Amino acid sequence: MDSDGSGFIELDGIEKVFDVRRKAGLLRRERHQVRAVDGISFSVARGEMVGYIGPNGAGKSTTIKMLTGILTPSAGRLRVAGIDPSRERTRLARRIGVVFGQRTTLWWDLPLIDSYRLVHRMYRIPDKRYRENLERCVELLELGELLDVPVRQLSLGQRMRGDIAAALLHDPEVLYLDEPTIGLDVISKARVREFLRDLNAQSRTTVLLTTHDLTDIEQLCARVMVIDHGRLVYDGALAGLHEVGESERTLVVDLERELPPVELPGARVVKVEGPRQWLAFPAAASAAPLVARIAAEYPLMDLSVREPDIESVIAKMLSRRKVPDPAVSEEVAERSAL
Ligand SMILES: Nc1ncnc2c1ncn2[C@@H]1O[C@H](COP(=O)(O)OP(=O)(O)OP(=O)(O)O)[C@@H](O)[C@H]1O
Repeated sequence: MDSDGSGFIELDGIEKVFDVRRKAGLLRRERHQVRAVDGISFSVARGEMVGYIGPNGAGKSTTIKMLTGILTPSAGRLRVAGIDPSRERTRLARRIGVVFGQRTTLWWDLPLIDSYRLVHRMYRIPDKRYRENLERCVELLELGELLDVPVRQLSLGQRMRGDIAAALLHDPEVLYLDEPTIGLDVISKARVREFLRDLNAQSRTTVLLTTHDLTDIEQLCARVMVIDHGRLVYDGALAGLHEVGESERTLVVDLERELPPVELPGARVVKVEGPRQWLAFPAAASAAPLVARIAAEYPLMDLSVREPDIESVIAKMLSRRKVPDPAVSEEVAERSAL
């Protein structure tokens, strides 16, 4: 809860309807409405780090655009840090930061440092604060050698780190991240996640994260909200999402030689190829006991754990929700009522 007792980000019955014109013949166009967000209510406390996920076209970007004030809701009440975003967009801009993985907010032809100087002036950041924040970002995001490089010459991972720094120079209290690890290699992803984790822990920055990468959620967000067809269909822990969807992780086991399918309680062999076997087990369960038993009972060479992808977890959850799950509905209702 925020100092006034409400959430830091508050949505109450938010809707967004787009009027679109569609071709209906050679010259005729029909008016048609798209209900992109259909009555969403949730509350995020200051300092929370929340995953906001859903299938393509679910309404995630539309929600984020309303939270930043770019779009005005068609109905409902929305507050970020006590501010109505669409009415006071400029005032809110000083308190939020936005990073889009697919686009850059940096000036393409300028050296990285020049973008930061422009941000310094645009946001009228006091000089001392700007210098301190820049120094901290340069150190933690390892940008030192990149400051004089034109943005167009940066790799995707370097540019992403550059973008994150640009979004943080004015000390935002809320950070919206849209696919911050998309297209990055394993090391760059790990670096970005570590930075975000530290930022959230140390500065209590509230983070809303949209991603298609389940590992982002797993490593960063204690809470995840799932949106589908403009409605909030799940709000809770990632483990709960796995349970609702009965999703599975896969243990890929390399044995010393070809053997009959491994027999272990809590796991089932789904594929065998020579000495390699694939064992599925509930995603909400720990892999540790399985790993220990395989290592003790089988001639083991190597193993790895594969996470299910976010789309399949959501798809499974949605297919199981055709008959509404009272536990989920209750949880969503409880969260919304907070
Ligand atoms: N400006 C607009 N005019 C008309 N329809 C729109 C507009 N913006 C979004 N939509 C529609 O609203 C729905 C939700 O779109 P939105 O971009 O919010 O989804 P998303 O969850 O962010 O999807 P993705 O994961 O693909 O980015 C879609 O049907 C989309 O076509």
